[in-house]
Amino acid sequence: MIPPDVSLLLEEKVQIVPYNESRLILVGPVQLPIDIDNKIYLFQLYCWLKVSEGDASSLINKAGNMGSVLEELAALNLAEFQHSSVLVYGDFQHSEDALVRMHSICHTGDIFGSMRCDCGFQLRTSMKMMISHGTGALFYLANQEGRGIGLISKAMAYLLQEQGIDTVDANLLLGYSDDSRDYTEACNILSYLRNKSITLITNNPEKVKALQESGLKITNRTPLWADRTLYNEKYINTKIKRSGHFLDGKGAREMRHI
Ligand SMILES: Nc1nc2c(ncn2[C@@H]2O[C@H](COP(=O)(O)OP(=O)(O)OP(=O)(O)O)[C@@H](O)[C@H]2O)c(=O)[nH]1
Repeated sequence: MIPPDVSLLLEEKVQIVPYNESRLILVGPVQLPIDIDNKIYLFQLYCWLKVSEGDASSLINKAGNMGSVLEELAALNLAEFQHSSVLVYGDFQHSEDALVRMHSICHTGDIFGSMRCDCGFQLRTSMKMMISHGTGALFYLANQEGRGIGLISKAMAYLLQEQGIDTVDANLLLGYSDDSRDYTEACNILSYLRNKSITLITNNPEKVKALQESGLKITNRTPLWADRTLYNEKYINTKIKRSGHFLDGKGAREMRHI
């Protein structure tokens, strides 16, 4: 039994957001002091979890009673679920213009700092851009490893790439599509945090399209290219030549009207 004062303490910071037949349990804001270039900046973390009828039917049907929600969550093996998050900086809800990055998880680049891709650079740089801009939100999408194919499959795709096959063909040869990411969950959370339009940080036209189809209001886009290195050159060239990434602003960060 969860003590009532614990339920009370969490009541305002645990939201249940309707999402089709499921629910998104949204927890936050949690204060995170983050060291960026030897200076500490305060970000606010929200994380969420999709819970379906099969996982916790009473949670779905009896939303509202925090004590029973917490008990049901404790009974689930939550570490086995995919948890995504969003890191918010500044007055994200009210500011006229806010930067948003929808960042797909990259175990190799974000965590281990692999230079085979530009993901780690984009993750860190987008946080700095939000600080300079005054506000923004960095979504970290946990079910989008390898553009939606998962880590094991991305590792196999990497093995094919070591034999000279490019990123797109490696996915296709393994029986996957090149990009199977879905942004609707993240867009739901975004509209919960802010309903004004945003400036999206991306070089990827398909991402802009997919997000607009998911209901996101995007006014501007700002590019974010890493420098080419010996290790990422082929990956970046493939993005431009085969995936149609915008070439504009390479190296620069000016905004583009959508
Ligand atoms: N399948 C596959 N996925 C990769 C590879 N390298 C990085 N990724 C994944 O690609 C995703 C990042 O997507 P990208 O297509 O590089 O970039 P994008 O997010 O679509 O475009 P930007 O918004 O401009 O960064 C992350 O989920 C990475 O795990 C690779 O070689 N093969």
